[in-house]
Amino acid sequence: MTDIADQLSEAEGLSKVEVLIEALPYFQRYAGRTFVVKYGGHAMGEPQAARDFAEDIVLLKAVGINPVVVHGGGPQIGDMLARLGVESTFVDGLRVTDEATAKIAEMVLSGGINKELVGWLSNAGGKALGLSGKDGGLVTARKVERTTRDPESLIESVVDLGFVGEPAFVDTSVIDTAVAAGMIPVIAPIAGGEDGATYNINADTMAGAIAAALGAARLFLLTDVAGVLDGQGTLLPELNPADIAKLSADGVIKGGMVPKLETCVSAVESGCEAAVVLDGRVPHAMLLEFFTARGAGTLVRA
Ligand SMILES: Nc1ncnc2c1ncn2[C@@H]1O[C@H](COP(=O)(O)OP(=O)(O)O)[C@@H](O)[C@H]1O
Ligand SMILES: CC(=O)N[C@@H](CCC(=O)OP(=O)(O)O)C(=O)O
Repeated sequence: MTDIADQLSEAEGLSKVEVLIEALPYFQRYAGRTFVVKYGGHAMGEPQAARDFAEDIVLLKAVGINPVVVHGGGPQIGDMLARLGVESTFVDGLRVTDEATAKIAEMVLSGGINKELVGWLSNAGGKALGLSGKDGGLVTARKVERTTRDPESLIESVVDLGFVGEPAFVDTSVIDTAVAAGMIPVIAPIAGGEDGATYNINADTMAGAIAAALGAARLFLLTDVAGVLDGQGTLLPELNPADIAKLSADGVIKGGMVPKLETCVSAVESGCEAAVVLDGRVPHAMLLEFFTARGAGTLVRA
């Protein structure tokens, strides 16, 4: 807590008391509201980064906000697949997932990263509850359908991504129960389908669907860039869905940022008040963004 206050006051040139007073209206406005925070695999660097992240989440809880964590782990799944000699390919940022890959993804996400995050949150003084989409029927997945068009013949064909899913249905009752008991839900992006199979879900997509279902006040997507950058590399502080469509059409938004911003748009158009893309590698980025006038990252609003 002292470290965070020091950092905030240093960043703003304010005393610790001024920092707390500046944050007071935010505490009051958002007490009892939900923040969904997606912690990406690239943002989980050094142990100190995980400790800082856990402190931010526990601080939100301490001031009356209900944080819900959804985590990724793409790089960590990649490392495990490489160790086991299993090849992995991506289509539009989604990992083509056969049955063996789905088992490994579940093991790394639900068994490994999820429990590590629960541990960091407990060490920071929080009561965290590790879940995946399977627990309490939180998320029911359906298979993702993707098609591709041959640039010459213009013939469309179906691409089979295997067990890659998207949330078809979200039942938030297990989250509501955990939050009512004072806990912080920590959710791995794995879910069962109506066919009984295990599906691997992109973590941004999972977080967006949960933020929309909860009517969250904020969806934070922590990644490895300062936010959405324009063609010159300058941070764009605020965007709406029309701006995002234009930046995508102009090719300014590419790669992993495309599905991330699609998630932001669909979340803010279906119940979440605003989404923020910000740099999870910056210590306490979320607190700087939320509780100071300075802001950080890119805010997306409908
Ligand atoms: N206009 C843009 N602004 C910022 N990042 C962009 C932009 N276009 C593409 N990107 C890329 O998107 C990446 C973030 O997406 P991704 O790697 O999928 O993140 P994560 O693993 O955290 O989900 C950035 O590291 C950057 O390389
Ligand atoms: C279908 C699909 O691509 N699932 C992702 C799930 C993890 C994830 O999204 O992690 P990051 O947020 O760290 O990228 C994967 O297998 O990598």
